[in-house]
Amino acid sequence: MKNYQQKSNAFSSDYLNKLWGEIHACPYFSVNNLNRDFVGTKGFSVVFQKSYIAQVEQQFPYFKPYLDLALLPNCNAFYLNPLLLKEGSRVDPHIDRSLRSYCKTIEPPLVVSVLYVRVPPDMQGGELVLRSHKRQLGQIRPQMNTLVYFQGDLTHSVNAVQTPGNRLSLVCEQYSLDEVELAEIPEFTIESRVAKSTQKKRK
Ligand SMILES: O=C(O)CCC(=O)C(=O)O
Ligand SMILES: [Fe+2]
Repeated sequence: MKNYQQKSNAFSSDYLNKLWGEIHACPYFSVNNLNRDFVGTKGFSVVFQKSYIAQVEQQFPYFKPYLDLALLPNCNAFYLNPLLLKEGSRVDPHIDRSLRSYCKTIEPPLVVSVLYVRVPPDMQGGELVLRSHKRQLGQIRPQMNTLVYFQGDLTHSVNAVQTPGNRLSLVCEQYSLDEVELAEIPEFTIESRVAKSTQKKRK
């Protein structure tokens, strides 16, 4: 893929509303456990291998339309995370490599897909900035219902949101791993600040 591409009107507005509601209702949705680059954000993460996608869709049926559309057929491991930014939230420059906690030698994802589920009207700030080395390749102003794909090895950041309201994206790091690397990745697991023991009690 050449740096990045965008697909507007990716889903129905009913589906975007459903995603918004289900993500907020999900007991795993909490202050982010992603690294320090994520300032003032909320979310949770679903890690899975391609062959376990049926289990993911069973536990999170509302992710299925997104997965059907956004996942690349040549990828075999995924890190899916809903990400909520509010006024003052930002994401500092980073390269997505969230599976590194499971396999130290892992290369960046092939592609990262981002669906903008909700964006404050007339949002100031909140742009996704893409860079390769020091060169800026693009600055994307999130549009609700746009699905962005970018090359997984790009350094990127999200400018601080300067408008009240919610900027909710659904991000998926998509990896094409060799067998040795894939064996290190969980088949299907959830990463959340909300302890799993608490989860079980709540159910
Ligand atoms: O929401 C976005 O525009 C991108 C977020 C991001 O970089 C990430 O979740 O790793
Ligand atoms: Fe990222």
